[in-house]
Amino acid sequence: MAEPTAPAAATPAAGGSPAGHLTLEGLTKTYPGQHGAAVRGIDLSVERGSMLAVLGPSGCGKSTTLRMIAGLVAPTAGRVLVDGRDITGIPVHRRDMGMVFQSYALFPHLDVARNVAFGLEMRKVSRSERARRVAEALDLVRLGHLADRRIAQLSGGQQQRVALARALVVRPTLLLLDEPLSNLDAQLRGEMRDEIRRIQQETGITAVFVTHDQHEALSMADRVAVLAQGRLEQIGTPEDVYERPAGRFVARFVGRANLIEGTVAGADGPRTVVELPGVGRVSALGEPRPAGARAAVLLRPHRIALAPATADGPAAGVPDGSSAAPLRGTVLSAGYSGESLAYRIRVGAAGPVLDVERPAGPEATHAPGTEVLLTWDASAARLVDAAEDDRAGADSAPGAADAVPAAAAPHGVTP
Ligand SMILES: Nc1ncnc2c1ncn2[C@@H]1O[C@H](COP(=O)(O)OP(=O)(O)OP(=O)(O)O)[C@@H](O)[C@H]1O
Repeated sequence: MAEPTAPAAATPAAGGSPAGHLTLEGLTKTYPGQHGAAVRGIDLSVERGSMLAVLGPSGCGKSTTLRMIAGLVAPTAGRVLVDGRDITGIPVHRRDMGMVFQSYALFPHLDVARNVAFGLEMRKVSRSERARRVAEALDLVRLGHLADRRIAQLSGGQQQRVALARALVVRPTLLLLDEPLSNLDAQLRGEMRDEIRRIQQETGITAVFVTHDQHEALSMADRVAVLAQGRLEQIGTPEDVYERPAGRFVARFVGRANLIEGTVAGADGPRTVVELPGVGRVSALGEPRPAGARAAVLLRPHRIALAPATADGPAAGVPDGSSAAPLRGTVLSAGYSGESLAYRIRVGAAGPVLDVERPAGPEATHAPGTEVLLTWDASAARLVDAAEDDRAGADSAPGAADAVPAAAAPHGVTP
């Protein structure tokens, strides 16, 4: 399929905006009769030809944001700009945005080709041009051989491809996808994830897709915008939001996390030393905080290495490259999932319980009740806000493993 071209409705005024292809400024929506805003002052921009994932838990305002971009929902405040041009007041049918919904919204009584041709018929594109563009779009989604099939005779993944072809055939300025993979089974989801990414890159179209699945967001997008309760918590590359989360909510929503609460004890060069009850002193990377401030240390479960503990010392078997002195812990449980082993480990006698994930196979496994040594690389410990600053709330974050500190038994982790 040819490169999508910018149609008249969204042609840049003079060279476009350096800020991005799509820009949202203070975008806000309060639904009539609702208490509080569904979307609260979102500012972000999406580079031309890139893919943005809008990620967040159910009800955080993802679909509302997408619908405001599409023109299906009118913002209460704020603006939507395409190439620097304010399109907030432009009706949906003049925005030239291709949309793929969770439900696909296909016409079941029409065949594949007629479904894809629909937008072109509405735009009064000539019959020969229609046929050419439909064939092109079906080739792009690798469905050329099924042009005559009826929708009801297609699998979920094939229907998804038809919906994509239908959105792309009109050569939209932007492609908007609302939970496009949620109706597919796990294997198809993986395949379609790769397909959508391939198609987006091949066409060079600017795309925004909404998902509550962090794997989808991290694996498909160039940048990820994490929303919580209508607010933009963080926007950055997948690596930014995973490795350098802006706060507790992002840390817990984007992947699994141990968050250990403590008090800042001082600085150690660029690192901050935090006193963690039941653990000891741990140094972590992140925005410095003053001594005495409450803070939490984030440790991803797969960044913690394990070794068997010897009777009288931590020396044996500790992996190289770890910065902190090892912590002693006791395995509470070990769950096998084929690819990995998920451990719950209590630090010390009464310290926090940490989630640890190790690849299954190459390493010795540690049975419940055994003593282990825990270490991590210097870059693995990140400083984030303490719990009281958690605006977004903890309950909605899946994979959250709050490491509840216990009162006693400090362990000698030196900064
Ligand atoms: N048409 C509407 N009228 C009133 N309230 C609405 C409407 N649509 C959404 N809301 C509310 O706005 C908030 C955000 O909804 P939205 O659908 O944008 O969230 P979401 O993140 O897409 O959720 P999900 O992942 O469950 O689809 C929710 O509290 C929802 O109940």
